[in-house]
Amino acid sequence: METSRERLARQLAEAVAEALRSDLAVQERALLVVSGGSTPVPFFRALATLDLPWERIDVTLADERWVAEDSADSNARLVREHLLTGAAAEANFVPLTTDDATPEQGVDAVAARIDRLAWPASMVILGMGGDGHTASLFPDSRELGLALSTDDTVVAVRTPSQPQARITLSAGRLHQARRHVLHLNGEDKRTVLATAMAGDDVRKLPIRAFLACPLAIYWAP
Ligand SMILES: O=C1O[C@H](COP(=O)(O)O)[C@@H](O)[C@H](O)[C@H]1O
Repeated sequence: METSRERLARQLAEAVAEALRSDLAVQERALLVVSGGSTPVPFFRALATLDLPWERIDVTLADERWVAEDSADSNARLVREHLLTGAAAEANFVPLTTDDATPEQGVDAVAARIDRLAWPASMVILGMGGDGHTASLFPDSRELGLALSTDDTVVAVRTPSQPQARITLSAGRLHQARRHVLHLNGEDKRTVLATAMAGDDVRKLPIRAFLACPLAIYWAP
């Protein structure tokens, strides 16, 4: 039997497919920005089964750990394994890492590659951590202020609470979408989201930077 999380993932996949079809009726290419972590896996699997002109769709990530693509921590690996399968393998996936040793060294090349995509994105799908971070906008990141305010496309991020350096699309770039979704599971995250909605300090709970997008919330217990 389908679980509530699987049902939510399927409903989100259908909404994403509808948005992509709608945009592709009036433009040649469409861009989908997805998040990593554990939450999106059933969504990726559901979306991959849907009938779409995948060869006209670009997919990139909201953020990435600065690790090799074969690392278990790689969001790109997650996308390749669970979304870019079957007909969906025809999509053009644009990763957020380079062969450079650090994200600071690779940031300009990644920005150039992301800037070439079909902005505004059809949809940005955000996740959220228990600390209220979204993408790699972490409350304890020393680059949080920059990532929230810059006109740059991507930002290299160092975060004491995280083992790896990261790269993230800036809040400004993530705002450039026709539709925004927050996909999350569990009571703990619902409580964090309720706290975020009740206040306004973005530095404490960075998800607050997107609450007024408007943001469609897909939540399951
Ligand atoms: O570090 C990350 O975490 C968040 C949430 O991940 P989850 O495992 O709790 O679903 C994710 O949105 C972000 O892209 C990822 O890099």
